[in-house]
Amino acid sequence: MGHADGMHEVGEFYRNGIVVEKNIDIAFEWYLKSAITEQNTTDEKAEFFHWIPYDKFENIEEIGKGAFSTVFKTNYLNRYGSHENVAIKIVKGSNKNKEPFLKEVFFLNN
Ligand SMILES: Nc1ncnc2c1ncn2[C@@H]1O[C@H](COP(=O)(O)OP(=O)(O)OP(=O)(O)O)[C@@H](O)[C@H]1O
Repeated sequence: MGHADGMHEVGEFYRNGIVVEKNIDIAFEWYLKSAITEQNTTDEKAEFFHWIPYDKFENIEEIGKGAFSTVFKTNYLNRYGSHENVAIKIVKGSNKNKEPFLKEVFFLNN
């Protein structure tokens, strides 16, 4: 298990209240640490959070708004050097409160 895996695992423990007391903010901090650690490795894992520098997104255009978020389309230069059209979703208030952000991430992944 690499460092990023371990950090991701600690995040899972805090999100689910396994061994430690459930704490979404601390879970988020561990997911963030794992994403930053993993960014320059070739060890990309589907279930992970990834850190993507803002300059990898070109031509960002707003395409929709919901009650809880704003959605943009962008051309993303991925770590393999290919361009992909992707959607970016900015969840309102997620700078302050991590819970809605993590809920949305796990909802979109399931
Ligand atoms: N992957 C996507 N590709 C294209 N457009 C999208 C995508 N995701 C969302 N949109 C657009 O953005 C709008 C807002 O997204 P969404 O409905 O998910 O927002 P929300 O605030 O999370 O939810 P809601 O207001 O429905 O509770 C959608 O109505 C749709 O037009």
